[in-house]
Amino acid sequence: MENDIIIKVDHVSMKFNLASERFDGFKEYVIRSLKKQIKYNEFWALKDVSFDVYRGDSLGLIGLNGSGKSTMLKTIAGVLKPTKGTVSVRGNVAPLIELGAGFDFELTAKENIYLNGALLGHSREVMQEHYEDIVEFSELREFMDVPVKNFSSGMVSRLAFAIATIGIPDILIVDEVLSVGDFRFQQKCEQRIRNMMEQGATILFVSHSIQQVKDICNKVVWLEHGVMKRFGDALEICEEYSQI
Ligand SMILES: Nc1ncnc2c1ncn2[C@@H]1O[C@H](COP(=O)(O)OP(=O)(O)OP(=O)(O)O)[C@@H](O)[C@H]1O
Repeated sequence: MENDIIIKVDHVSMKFNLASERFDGFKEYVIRSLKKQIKYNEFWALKDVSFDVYRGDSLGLIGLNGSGKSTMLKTIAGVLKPTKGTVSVRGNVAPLIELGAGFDFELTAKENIYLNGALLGHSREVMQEHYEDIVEFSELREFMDVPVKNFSSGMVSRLAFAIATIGIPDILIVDEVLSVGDFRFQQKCEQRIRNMMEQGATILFVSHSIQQVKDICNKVVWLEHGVMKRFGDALEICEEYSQI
């Protein structure tokens, strides 16, 4: 892989099998599944997608609902393995995907900071170092001993964002998370992402706000029904996309 290339997406295709019938219950599903009697429709969410991301790039993924943006991000984050092709990634990835998915809602915010940190691969010492910053950034100081099940969805997102953005990762993956929280907190998150970019982090960004993509990204991948329609300069492609 060329030196400055930090992510190489090489002929990636992703197939999902969708059950094409309804079942009366879970038991029927299990029995028919074991007897291999279930018919599936193949669905290709990504079709032969290739592009390179250079260190320090901020790449936006745009496209209509269901075009494959999140699936693409998940293959890069290593959450999904492509059916065909390969994804090579250099460096550590901080995934801001489905914020709060790793929380145990019965535990307190404080306990979840350590739990979520561990899931992201950080030791207890590292989390202790960043604890104050997480509390400060999330603005949830008085709620640290409250079980997360009592949080509003905005509070959950704030805590999850603060945890996922400690330190400066090589690659930051941001999937629609800037649409959570209130307007003021969104601006704060955007500022934190910009700081990371200034420190050299590479950003992968999905948003339905084309203005946000124009503001943050220098390059864009435009997906249409899983096919890469365009790849290149962000402003040019966003202009073209806005005309459809
Ligand atoms: N685990 C899965 N099983 C089956 N189908 C899936 C799965 N994940 C995604 N899909 C399908 O793949 C297609 C692409 O989904 P994806 O979430 O990547 O699109 P998207 O561009 O991020 O959409 P949106 O803008 O609505 O968030 C959709 O048709 C979706 O239904």
